[in-house]
Amino acid sequence: MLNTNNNTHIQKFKRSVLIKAALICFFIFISMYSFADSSDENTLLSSLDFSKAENLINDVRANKLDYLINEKKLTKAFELSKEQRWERLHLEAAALYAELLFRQERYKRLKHHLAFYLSNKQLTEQKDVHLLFLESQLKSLARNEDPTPAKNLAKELEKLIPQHSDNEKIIIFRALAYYYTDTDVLRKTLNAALEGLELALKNNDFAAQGYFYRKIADAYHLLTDVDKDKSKAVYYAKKAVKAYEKTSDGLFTAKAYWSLGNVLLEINDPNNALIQLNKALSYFKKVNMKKGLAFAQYSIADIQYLQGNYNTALTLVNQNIELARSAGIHDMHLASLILLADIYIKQNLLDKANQVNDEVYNNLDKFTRSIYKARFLAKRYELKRKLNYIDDAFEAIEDKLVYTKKHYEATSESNIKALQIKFEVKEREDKISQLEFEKDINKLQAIEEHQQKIIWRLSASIAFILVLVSLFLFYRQIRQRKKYHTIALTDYLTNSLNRRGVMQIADNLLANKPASIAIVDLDYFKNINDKFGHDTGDLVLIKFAQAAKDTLSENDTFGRYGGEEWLFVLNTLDKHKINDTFENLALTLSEYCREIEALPSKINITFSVGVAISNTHSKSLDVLIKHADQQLYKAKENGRNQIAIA
Ligand SMILES: Nc1nc2c(ncn2[C@@H]2O[C@H](COP(=O)(O)OP(=O)(O)OP(=O)(O)O)[C@@H](O)[C@H]2O)c(=O)[nH]1
Repeated sequence: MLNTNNNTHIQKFKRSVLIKAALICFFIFISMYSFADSSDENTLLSSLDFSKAENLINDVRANKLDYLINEKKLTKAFELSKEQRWERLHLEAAALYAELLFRQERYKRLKHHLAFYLSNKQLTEQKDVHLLFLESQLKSLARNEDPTPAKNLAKELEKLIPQHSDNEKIIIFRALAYYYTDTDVLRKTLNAALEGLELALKNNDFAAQGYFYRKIADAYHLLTDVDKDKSKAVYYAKKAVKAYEKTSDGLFTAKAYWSLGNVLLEINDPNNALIQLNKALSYFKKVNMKKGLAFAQYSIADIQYLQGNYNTALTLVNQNIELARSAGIHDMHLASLILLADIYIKQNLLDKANQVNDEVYNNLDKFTRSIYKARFLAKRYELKRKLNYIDDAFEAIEDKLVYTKKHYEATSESNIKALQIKFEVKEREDKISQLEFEKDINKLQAIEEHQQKIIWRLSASIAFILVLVSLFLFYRQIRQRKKYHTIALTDYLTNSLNRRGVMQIADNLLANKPASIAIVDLDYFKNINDKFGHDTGDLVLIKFAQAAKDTLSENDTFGRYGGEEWLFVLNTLDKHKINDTFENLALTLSEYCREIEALPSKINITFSVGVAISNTHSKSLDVLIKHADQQLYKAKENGRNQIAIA
C-alpha cells in the first residue's frame, strides 16, 4: 500500500517537472518570438527619415494604410517629426495621431492631445489639418456629459462651410455627420452626409464616399420603421461596403459590413446578413478591434436566435456579454443581455429571463439612444405581462411611451418640417444619382474613347503593315520583271545577249550616233559538231562569247544572232580599229579554245566577219545588217577567216 502511494507520488512529481519544463520552453519561445518581432519593428522604425515619414502620413491620410494596423509606425512618425522639428509634417502627423487615439478609444489621452495642439498658433495656417483637429475635437466633445461645447463647435463648423475648399468641406461634413448620428439628430445626419457624399463623389474620395454612404444607411435604418426606407438603408449600406473595399481602412470596412449585415437582418434576410457579418468579424479581427468583434458577434448570435439555434446563440451571447463588459461597451453589454433574455424566453426559462430583464432595466441609463430604451421596454412589458407582474408591465409601457416620444422628438422636430426635409433629401438624392449616372457615363465614354484609340492605332498599324507589304511586293515585282527582262534578253548557253538583246542595244545606239555593225560567223562549225560532238561545239560557242567579252572595249557590245552567228555593235567608224578588234578576238579565241580538251591542239577555230559602217550607208539597223551580211558572204567566199568591210 505504502509502495503504491510512493510510486504515485513519484509519478506526480515527474509529471509536474515535465509540465514545468514544457512551460519554460514555451515562454522562452514566445519571448524570443516577440523579441525578434519587436526588434524587426524597431529597425524599421529607426530607419524612418523625412520622406518615409511623409509618405507614411500621406498613405494613412489617403486610407491606403490602416490606422490600427500601422499604429506603431504612425506613432513613430508622430514622435520623430516632433523630435526633428518638422513642424508642418508634425502637425499633420498629430492630426492623424488624434484619429488613431479615437479609434483606439483612448479618450483621455485624446482630450489632452487635442487641448495641446488646438492651442498651436501655426495650426490655423494649415487649414485642412486644422479641420482634422476640429473633427477629432467634435467627436471627443460629443462624449462629454455636457452637450453644450459639442453643440457650439458643430454650429461653428456649420458656419465655416462656405469659406472652405471641397476637400476641406468633406472633413466638416464628416465631423457633422458623426456628431448628428451620435446625438440622434438623424435627419441632420442625412443632410450632412448627402452634402458630403456629393463632394466625395466629385473628388473620387472613396473613403469619404464610404463614410457618408454608411451614415446615410444608418440614418435610414434608425430613422423610421417604414420598409421602403429600410430598403434604402440596404442600398446605401451596400454602396458603403463597395466604396470601403477600394480603401485599406480595415476598421471602417468592417463597420460598413457590420451595418449592411444588420440592416439585412432587419429586412429578414438572415442568410445574407450572416455572410456580411462574418466579413465584418474577419475585418474587426484583422485590425484587432474588440468592440467591433463584440458588435459583429452579437449580430451573429442574433441570427442564430432568429433561426432557432438557441444553444449556439446562447454560447455566443454569453461570450459576448463578457467581451462587452470587459471592453466597457455598455450598449452592446445591454443588447447582449436582452438577447440572452429572449433566448431564455424561447427555452421557456421565464424566471431566468426575468432576472436578466431586471438587470437591463436597472442599467437603463447606460443606453445611448432613446429608441434602444423604448424597444427594450416593449419587450419588458411583454415579459412582465406573461409573468403577470402587472405593475411592472404598466410601468414599462409608460416608460416606453416616454422614450418613444423622445426618440421622435429627437428625430423629427415637427411632422411638417420632416416632410419638407424629406423633400430636400429626395432632391439631393436625385442629384447624387444624377452625379453617379454622369460618372458612369463618363466612365463609359472614357472606355469608348480608349477603345476608339486602340482601333485607330490598330488600323494605323494594319495600314502601315499593308503599305510595307505592298512596297515589298512592288519591289519584288520590279526585281522579278527586271530578272525576266534580263532572262528574255540573254542567251542561255553563252550568257551573252541574245538576238533581241543585242538588236535593242544596237537600235538605241544607232538612234543617237553612228556605229559599225558586224556579223561574225564561225567557220566550218558544222564540222566541229560532227567530228567532236555537240557538247564540244557548245564549248566553242561559250569560249567565243568569253573571248568577245574580254576583247571588246566598254563601249562595244555583241550578242548571239543565231546558231554560230554573232552580231557586233562597235562604237567606232574606223576600219583599222575594227580590223584590230577582230584580229585580237581571233587570237583570244584560239587561245581560249586550246583549253577545250576534246579539241585537238592543231585545230584552229576561226571566224569570218562582214562589217557595215553606219555613216557611209544608212542609219537603219536592218539595212546595216543586210550590208554586213553581204560582206560576210564575201568573206566566206574569199576563203573564210577574214574580215570584209563595206
Ligand atoms: N553545237 C552547237 N551547234 C550549233 C548550235 N546552233 C547551230 N549549230 C550548228 O552550227 C552548224 C552551222 O553549220 P553551217 O550553217 O553549215 O555552217 P558551217 O558549218 O559553220 O560552215 P560555214 O559557215 O560555211 O563556214 C550546224 O551544224 C548547226 O547544227 C548550237 O547551239 N550548238
